[in-house]
Order: sequence, then structure tokens, then C-alpha cells
Amino acid sequence: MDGIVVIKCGGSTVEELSADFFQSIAAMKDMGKHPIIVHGGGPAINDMLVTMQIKPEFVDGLRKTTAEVLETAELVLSGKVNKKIVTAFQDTSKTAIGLSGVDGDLIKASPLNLDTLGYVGNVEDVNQTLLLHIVKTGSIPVIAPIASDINGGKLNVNADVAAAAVAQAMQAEELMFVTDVDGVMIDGNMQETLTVSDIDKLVNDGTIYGGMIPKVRAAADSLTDKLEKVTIANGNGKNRHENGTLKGTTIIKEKRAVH
Ligand SMILES: Nc1ncnc2c1ncn2[C@@H]1O[C@H](COP(=O)(O)OP(=O)(O)O)[C@@H](O)[C@H]1O
Ligand SMILES: CC(=O)N[C@@H](CCC(=O)OP(=O)(O)O)C(=O)O
Repeated sequence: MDGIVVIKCGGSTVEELSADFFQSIAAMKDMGKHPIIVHGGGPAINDMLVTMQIKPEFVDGLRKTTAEVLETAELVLSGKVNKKIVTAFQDTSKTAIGLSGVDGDLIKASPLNLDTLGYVGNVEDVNQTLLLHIVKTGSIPVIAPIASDINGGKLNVNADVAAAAVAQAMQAEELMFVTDVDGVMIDGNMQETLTVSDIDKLVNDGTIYGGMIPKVRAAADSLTDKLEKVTIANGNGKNRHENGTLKGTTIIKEKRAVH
């Protein structure tokens, strides 16, 4: 299907997203585009873990996930954050349908590295038929990144990774990561464009760290002939192009590839 746009809402910004933000996503449907939302919720998971006296731990932006952490992540992502986003669409003309990767085996994953990361998933498969069905009903899918483990059970998938996998599987025309910074910064300056080789260098030298690592890696991995650029932008909506779309850092394969 043409016109698929995947929007990843970071947990860093989900509490701050305005009614306008949700209205503009709903309006995309009327313009023949088909938005699919994938969301995170890292800060809310951290808060819950702290109340349980469990210390959040990350390796290169991925959460170390014990069985207890997995249960907490699911509770927060599928319960609290997912329903918050679905509810935000009640004030628009469109209906949102919330589900996690577990529902209808929407996202199947395998363990990335049980020894170092625990129950963290690497996406193996996305149920395109189910997503297409939801999209065709006129609704907006809102996806929490907990996946079915192909070996049985569940896995915690980083939301940036899940969004990129959904974009790839659905042959999306656009992928946007909405977060709490204007884009990728180098020495305090927002970068308008970065290439895949720039990203490797910036991760290696530590300019890109923490939660920005899975974002830029997922962006780089999802580039195809159809998806020529991926944008990382601020959810506060202050930086916009003239046509109203969010302005941020655009990631492309190589310098000449932008149209
Ligand atoms: N070079 C960079 N430019 C901008 N932000 C960066 C950079 N390197 C690391 N970050 C961090 O990445 C964060 C965004 O990732 P994260 O907190 O995981 O957000 P989200 O919840 O939206 O996925 C920023 O708030 C910032 O602290
Ligand atoms: C494996 C892994 O890192 N899972 C993430 C899933 C949520 C997420 O990615 O949330 P943000 O988009 O807010 O970072 C986590 O447990 O925090």
C-alpha cells in the first residue's frame, strides 16, 4: 500500500505531545497518507523500576531486561503509554487501535544476546496483513514494542528498532523519530543532514551516545530505495518546514541521494 508513514514517538516526549500533534497525524489520513505509530516509554519504565527498587541498566541505549524488568516494561508500555496515546486520538476525527507486538503476533523477535542483555528482542517478522487490515479500516495503529519470542514467551524490543522494522515491512514512504531534542547535535549544533558513514563515525567517537544510538542505527538500517530518508525531530513541534512537517536531522545513505 502506498502512503504508509511510520512515526515513532519517544518516551522522552510522549507526555509533552500536544493536541495539535495528534490532530496533524489524524489529518494525514484525510490526505491519503496512512500513519502508523510505534511508541517508546523508557522514562516511564525507569520510574516504575525505581519505585520497585530496581536499578535501570542500559548497554548502548538498550535496556538490560531481566524477567522482572520485562514484566514491568510490558505493564508500562502496553498499559499506560499505549492507552495514553490511543486516548489522545479520541479528540480527533480518527480512531486509534492500540496493540503490542504480542497481539496477533504483530512483531516476532528472537533474543539479541541473552547473556549480556537478557530478554531483549531482535525483530524477525512483522505481521503486515494484520497492520494492513487495521490501516484499511481507516484506523491508526498504535504499537507498543513488546514482541512475541519465536521460541515462546515475550521480548522487550527497543522502540526505535521496532519502528524501523515496521517501516521496512510495510514499505513505508516516511519514517520519523519524534524525540526530545531538535535532531542530532554535534558540539551543540543541530545537523540538518547526516549520512550512514557519518553516523558510524559519530557513534564510534562518542558524539552520539545513549538513546540516540539505537535511533540513528535503526534509521540507517531502514533506508531503502523507497525510504530514502529518515528524520529525527523534536516532538515540541517548534521547528517546522513551510509545509508544516517537522524539521530535524535527515539521515540519508550518501550525500547525493536526497531529492
Ligand atoms: N549527538 C546527540 N545529539 C542529540 N541527542 C543525543 C546525542 N547523543 C545522545 N543524545 C541523547 O539522546 C536522547 C534521545 O534519546 P532517548 O532519550 O532514548 O529518546 P526517545 O525516548 O525519544 O527514544 C537525547 O535526549 C540526548 O540526551
Ligand atoms: C530493549 C529496550 O531498550 N527497550 C526499550 C523499550 C521502550 C523504548 O524504546 O522507549 P524509548 O523510545 O523511550 O527509548 C526500554 O525498555 O526502554
